[in-house]
Amino acid sequence: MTASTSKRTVRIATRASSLAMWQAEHVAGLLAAQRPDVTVEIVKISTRGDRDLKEPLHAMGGQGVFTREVQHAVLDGRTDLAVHSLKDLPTQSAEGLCLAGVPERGPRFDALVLPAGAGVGSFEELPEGARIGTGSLRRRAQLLHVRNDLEMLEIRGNVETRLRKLDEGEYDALIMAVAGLERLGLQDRISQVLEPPLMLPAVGQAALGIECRDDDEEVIGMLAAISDPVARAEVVAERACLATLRAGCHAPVGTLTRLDLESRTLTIDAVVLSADGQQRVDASESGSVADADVCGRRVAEALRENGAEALLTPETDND
Ligand SMILES: NCc1[nH]cc(CCC(=O)O)c1CC(=O)O
Repeated sequence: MTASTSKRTVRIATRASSLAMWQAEHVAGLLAAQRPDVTVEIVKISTRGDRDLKEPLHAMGGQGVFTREVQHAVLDGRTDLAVHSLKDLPTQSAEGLCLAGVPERGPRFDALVLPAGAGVGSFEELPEGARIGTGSLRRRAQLLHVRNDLEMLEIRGNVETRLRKLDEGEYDALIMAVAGLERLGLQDRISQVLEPPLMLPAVGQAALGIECRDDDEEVIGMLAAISDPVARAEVVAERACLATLRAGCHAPVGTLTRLDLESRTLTIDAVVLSADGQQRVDASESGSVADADVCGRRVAEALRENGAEALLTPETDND
């Protein structure tokens, strides 16, 4: 027999930023290792969030500004799957697509980043009134909760652009995801990792979400094979919490999920704040890993019972 069968090609849709490209190439590598019989190609897609760099993200209708056009490239058949930062992916799934892949998750906390040459410094040492660059309502509210002297300033652009603006003196510090910095080889820019209870990560932070057409059994199988059950259970719980809280409303929300593999118990801590950080409501729930979604919904209900209702104003946000 001659090996004349042509290799199947799987096309990956992604944004073109260097972080998105790292993530798409990472997934391409996972797929290639799993399926040596498949050729993987990456197709770059421009999104509204990449093109419009003036508007604050939370004013842009919030949800889906980095994901919608990438999803369309799967729906119209130009590509077979889309790789997203899961925290940018709306909890309401797009018609015709399914979230079939969640690979192993990266480090999920946020970091304090200081201007180049500022030396080592910590959040506690920031001077009175320090200018912090972050458009994320979640990061702003959690910092303001403990330091209401800080000046929160909008910042847009990809990771490299943000660091340049910081180094040019526009800000005294940035808050950025550890995972994004590490993926770009910029871990030496991390001055301090901000951990709970000061800073709870975004829902899905440091996880990748891979979508494909919901009737594409072959690709669904490939994505199942590169998924991590721990990461999947965590993000199912976190996204169930967010979806239950929101139903059209948006407020700063943070979550932290841990999984005890021995007892197969999942614990989710969640926090909701007012935009100015003055009010903060938290809750925690545990349950079986098999019922991750139930656990997520329960923690959302517990937040409401603890008084989060009043904070869930109809605004939009991003992370
Ligand atoms: N909001 C943009 C975004 N989307 C995903 C990441 C980094 C990777 C992740 O947190 O999943 C970032 C950069 C950042 O928040 O600093």
